[in-house]
Amino acid sequence: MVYPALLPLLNKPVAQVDADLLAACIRVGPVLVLAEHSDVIADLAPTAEYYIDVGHDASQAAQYIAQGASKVVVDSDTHLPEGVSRQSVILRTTVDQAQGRPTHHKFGGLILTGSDNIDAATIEHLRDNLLESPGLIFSESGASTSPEMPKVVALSKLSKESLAFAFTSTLTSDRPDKLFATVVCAANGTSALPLGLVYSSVESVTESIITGRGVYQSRKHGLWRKGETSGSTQKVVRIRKDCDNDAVLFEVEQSGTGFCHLETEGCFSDVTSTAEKKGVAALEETLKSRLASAPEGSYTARLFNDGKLLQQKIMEEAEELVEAKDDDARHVAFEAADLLYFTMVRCIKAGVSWADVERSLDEKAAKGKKGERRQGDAKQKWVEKLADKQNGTSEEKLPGQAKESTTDAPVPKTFPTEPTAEEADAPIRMRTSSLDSCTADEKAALLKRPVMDSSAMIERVKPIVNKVRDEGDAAVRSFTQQFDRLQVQLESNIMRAPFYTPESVPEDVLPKKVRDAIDSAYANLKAFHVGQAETKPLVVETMPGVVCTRFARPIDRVGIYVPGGTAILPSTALHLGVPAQVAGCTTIVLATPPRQDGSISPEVLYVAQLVGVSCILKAGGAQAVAAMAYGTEECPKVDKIFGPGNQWVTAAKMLVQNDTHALVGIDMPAGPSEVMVIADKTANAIFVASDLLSQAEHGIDSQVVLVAIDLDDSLLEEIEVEVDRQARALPRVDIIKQAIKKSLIVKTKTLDEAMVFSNEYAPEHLILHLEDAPGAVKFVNNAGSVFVGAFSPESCGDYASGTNHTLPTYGYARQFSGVNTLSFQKHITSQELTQDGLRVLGPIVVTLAEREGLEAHANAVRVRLAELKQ
Ligand SMILES: NC(=O)c1ccc[n+]([C@@H]2O[C@H](COP(=O)([O-])OP(=O)(O)OC[C@H]3O[C@@H](n4cnc5c(N)ncnc54)[C@H](O)[C@@H]3O)[C@@H](O)[C@H]2O)c1
Ligand SMILES: N[C@H](CO)Cc1c[nH]c[nH+]1
Ligand SMILES: [Zn+2]
Repeated sequence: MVYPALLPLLNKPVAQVDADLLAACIRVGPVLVLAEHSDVIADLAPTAEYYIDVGHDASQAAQYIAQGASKVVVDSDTHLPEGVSRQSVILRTTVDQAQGRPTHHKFGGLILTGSDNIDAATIEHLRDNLLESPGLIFSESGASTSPEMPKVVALSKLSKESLAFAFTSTLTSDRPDKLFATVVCAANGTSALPLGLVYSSVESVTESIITGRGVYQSRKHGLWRKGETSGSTQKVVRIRKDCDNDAVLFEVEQSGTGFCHLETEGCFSDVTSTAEKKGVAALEETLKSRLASAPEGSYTARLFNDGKLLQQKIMEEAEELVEAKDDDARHVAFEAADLLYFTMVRCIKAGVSWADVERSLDEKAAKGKKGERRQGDAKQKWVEKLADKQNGTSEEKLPGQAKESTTDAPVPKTFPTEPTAEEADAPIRMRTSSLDSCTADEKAALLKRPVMDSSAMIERVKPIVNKVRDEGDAAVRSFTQQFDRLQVQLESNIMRAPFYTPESVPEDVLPKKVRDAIDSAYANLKAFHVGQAETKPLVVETMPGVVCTRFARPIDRVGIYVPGGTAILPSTALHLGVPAQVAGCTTIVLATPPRQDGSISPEVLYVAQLVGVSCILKAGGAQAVAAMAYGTEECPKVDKIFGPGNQWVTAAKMLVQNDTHALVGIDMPAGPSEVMVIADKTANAIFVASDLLSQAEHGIDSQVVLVAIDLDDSLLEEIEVEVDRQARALPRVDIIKQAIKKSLIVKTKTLDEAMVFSNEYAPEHLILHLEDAPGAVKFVNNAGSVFVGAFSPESCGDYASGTNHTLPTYGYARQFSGVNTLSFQKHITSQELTQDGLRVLGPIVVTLAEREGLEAHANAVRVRLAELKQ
């Protein structure tokens, strides 16, 4: 075992301490600080190792350990400190007392007092029986003459020279030149590798201890004071001996061009050059150079300059790491890397190196080993925050809630940055998985959507819905004010037709080109939805004289929700308004969040006019859904609510649907947009990428999936490069980055496999980029809408081809259809029996009613049959 040669004792008030001497002591090992002078601790370097001598009063011991003392010295007649492990206690005792102690209580060290002359066998005995390993036995001055035992020596009795002598006198060398191999490491460096290997002599080590500067022994040129000629000096943080005292380790803070004579950081720089560095070391190097001088447009530079953005990103990434699912290891790594990047930026900005972070980690680990770390429970604030989040009661605003008063879809300002690692130009990439190497659990994870727990969301919207139900228009108005950040007071929540006249909406606000496009889309949608309408009743004579009929009737009053949070979607007004109009609904309420000036976009007004909307409810979110479900003084109650929306809208629809007082139906729980593209090797990479991005731009919760059938690496790479290239050119790139982060590439071997996966996923939109796309349609069982072949982009369906774009998401395409004309109607059946019909069917009904014990049912037939017999 290697002992420090002595343990310097700081037993003087700080003012009387020779600061240089104390620094030298700390360079070579721990110092012992009397508790009454513990104020010195605050001035010690963070790297300093020290013990605190608490003597008879162990009450503060745990606190000293928590503050960073590595051990406490306690007198043997004192109660052992609570909350401190034995490993961290050094017992001050006489040899006799020590020998009388129970041997199952071991300590981290002993200080033997008294004047006993202690022999080697006694030391061995005490070490075996009373010390944890590794544990030290010190002698208080005079207690031992054993050269092996380090002595406690008052600092006032020490000089730097005597300290250096104590340290070097135990060094040995079996080399003819009596030098010691010396490993030099950077205390603040970027590489885990040493800076170099050199030699030391007793003289050079002595000088280093005394001066605190790196001094070594050159085998050719004698004493080598590092930096004397080059200027690249070293500050020595720590000097230690190896396990058998014949080699030395220097931890230094290197200045200037580096340690190596070739002016590189270290002598192993070929292996540690930035180009070769990976992971944290490479990141630290890059960030340091960005701090020094960043290229134009550097995202890191933006972070250095915008403290708020950096704070937001750290919190955002921490949350995303928390939310990453345990069963998705790659996602966890992905989020951890993001958090690490922003953490590093935070450190470098504050002048903290990764080595400082590691040092702090080590200190914590040392405490952890000794059982002195805090319990680790989270602060109450975070306990509550997480509980709120899980219960869905947090007050957080959803991203992108703010909306400008403009017809251009505004890019939300609340999630302005890139998804992944270090720079804004980090590739915008989806995660890739191979279906044939996936476990069942991994495959199940691929099928999941990045969505929030709906029951939590329902709890969250309840207070909004209930307030609107109870307080009506006033509540609607105040929620609109709050959530849509209106800059004006709304006089009324409702607008009535006419919504559009050439006078009310001038040409420069809604150009003819846009109106013509809306007109064309309207015509196509109308044609397709008229085609779906049932014009004739269904009539079937099931038995002679028994005629059954089914006929459709419009749902009288309908509400159509047109989202308006991150983008204003007049197309949705069209896609919901047309079938409502074709179905013949008499009251159509269109709800949409107003712009900040309280107005409704001219495109939506134009569509509302075209499809015959009765009134526009200027409200969005849960409050709009509640107003339509229950009705308010201004807003008519409706019988069914249609339309997509964010999680607030979807949850509110689910809630009101289950309230029998509302007596309202909903179309489906339509949520964040999604698309699956199935591509084979005939696919055009540019087309595929553009289709994926067209849905990724909808919202940060959107998910896009590419199923790649046996694509060679080069085509797959081409698609990925295209996604990245095209995304960067798009105005909503920040949203896309978030969505792409949650998106997937799934590799399959065959079309069969791809179709099975697609049917299990049940995408809202399915685009087939296949050699025989029409031939694959017969394999589609679950999907909202299918886009067949390279020239059928989903955008056509989203806007103007004629099919409806309000489609089931989340996998609900397994059981729901997209919105269609029949969604706005209900079916009524009827039957008409002739006398002959009843003669045949009547006895059958009587028999079945009797079997069910429902005599009144049987009677209703019997009385008629009796009449017919007369
Ligand atoms: N499946 C489809 O057919 C389809 C079609 C178009 C759009 N979409 C989806 O619809 C969604 C539209 O979402 P959006 O946000 O842009 O518009 P939105 O109109 O659905 O939601 C905006 C409203 O949400 C409410 N809200 C927002 N934050 C809130 C908070 N913190 N507390 C209470 N209420 C809050 C506000 O009332 C606001 O008016 C997107 O996810 C998009 O992908 C789906
Ligand atoms: N793709 C959306 C449905 O998921 C609809 C839409 C509206 N505007 C553009 N796209
Ligand atoms: Zn779309």
